[in-house]
Amino acid sequence: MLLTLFESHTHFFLSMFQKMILTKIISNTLSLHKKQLIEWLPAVRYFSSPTNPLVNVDVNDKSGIAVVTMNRKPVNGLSLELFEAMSKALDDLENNRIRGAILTSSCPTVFSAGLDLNELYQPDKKRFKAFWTTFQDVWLKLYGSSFPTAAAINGHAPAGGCFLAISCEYRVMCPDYKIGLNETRLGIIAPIFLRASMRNTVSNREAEKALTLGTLYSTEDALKIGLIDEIAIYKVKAIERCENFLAQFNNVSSIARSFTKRSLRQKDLEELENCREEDFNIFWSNLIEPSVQKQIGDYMQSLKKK
Ligand SMILES: CC/C=C\C/C=C\C/C=C/C/C=C/C(=O)SCCNC(=O)CCNC(=O)[C@H](O)C(C)(C)COP(=O)(O)OP(=O)(O)OC[C@H]1O[C@@H](n2cnc3c(N)ncnc32)[C@H](O)[C@@H]1OP(=O)(O)O
Repeated sequence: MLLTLFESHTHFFLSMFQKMILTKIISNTLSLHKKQLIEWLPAVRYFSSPTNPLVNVDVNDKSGIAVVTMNRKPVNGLSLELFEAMSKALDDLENNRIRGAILTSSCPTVFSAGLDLNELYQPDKKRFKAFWTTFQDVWLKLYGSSFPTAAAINGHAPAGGCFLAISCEYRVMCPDYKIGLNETRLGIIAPIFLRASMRNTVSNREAEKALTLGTLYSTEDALKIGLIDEIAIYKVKAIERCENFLAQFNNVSSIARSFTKRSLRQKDLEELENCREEDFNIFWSNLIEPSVQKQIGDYMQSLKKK
């Protein structure tokens, strides 16, 4: 109660300087460790949007909500550079204590086409290692973020695209698109962290069916199995619905919310933290199998021939 009052009344007015002073006074008074106290303090609007052409971050000064837009034409293929830009953007959001983030895309009909197949086909080991490690980083930062997250899925979201959406806490999708984890259809085994996000979203039984069959769901079917939470007619509405979801947390203590989220996701995060190198090795050895390479190469050709 005290925390909620404190947050709502000071939310718009604190400057960074005031926040430092306040931190000092309250930590002295309550004998709290500074790190504990920082968690208490409300978000402060001193955020300047990082300029990276691949990821645009737009923070609404009034609501404190950031819209994070992936911008890699034509289909937001997740390349090393896009992952690096996302990883940096997530760090900036975390450091600036925003109130929530909405992930979306600037491509008119595609949220993200998943991993850039060029990263998977005839890969160079050094680059692939950097790519895979940054992919892991992005998941750890997005799935484990201290701020609440939502995805405004304004287009197709196969494979890695679906993975990004299910790493968020809420999903609103526009009609007539496809979403799902179709990795097995490409001969690819879903990595450990992707399985965790899926199990956290739909029932274990649906996750098993969806992952083993590699099903791509229509927007309507995705809603039926709980893969998405709402349907919105177009992107602006999807963002609005995500904002409404995030606004619900205005009346909840941010420390209670973020600790609860963390404790629910901790096991999944630790599972990857404890086996990052092994996770890479498993994928690398599978990826360079000639049969897997052939399947990926043929798939790339089929996409180009369309
Ligand atoms: C055994 C273990 C081995 C390895 C482990 C590796 C990974 C495991 C774990 C990770 C999980 C994630 C995996 C992935 O994400 S793999 C990628 C899977 N993605 C897809 O299957 C989607 C493919 N794309 C499509 O279905 C359509 O493009 C889409 C519906 C998204 C959009 O259709 P639209 O008609 O609007 O556009 P297109 O004309 O199809 O495409 C335009 C352009 O973009 C190229 N393209 C499309 N997708 C990709 C992609 N993922 N990567 C790179 N390039 C892509 C497409 O070829 C066209 O190019 P061009 O003809 O040159 O214009």
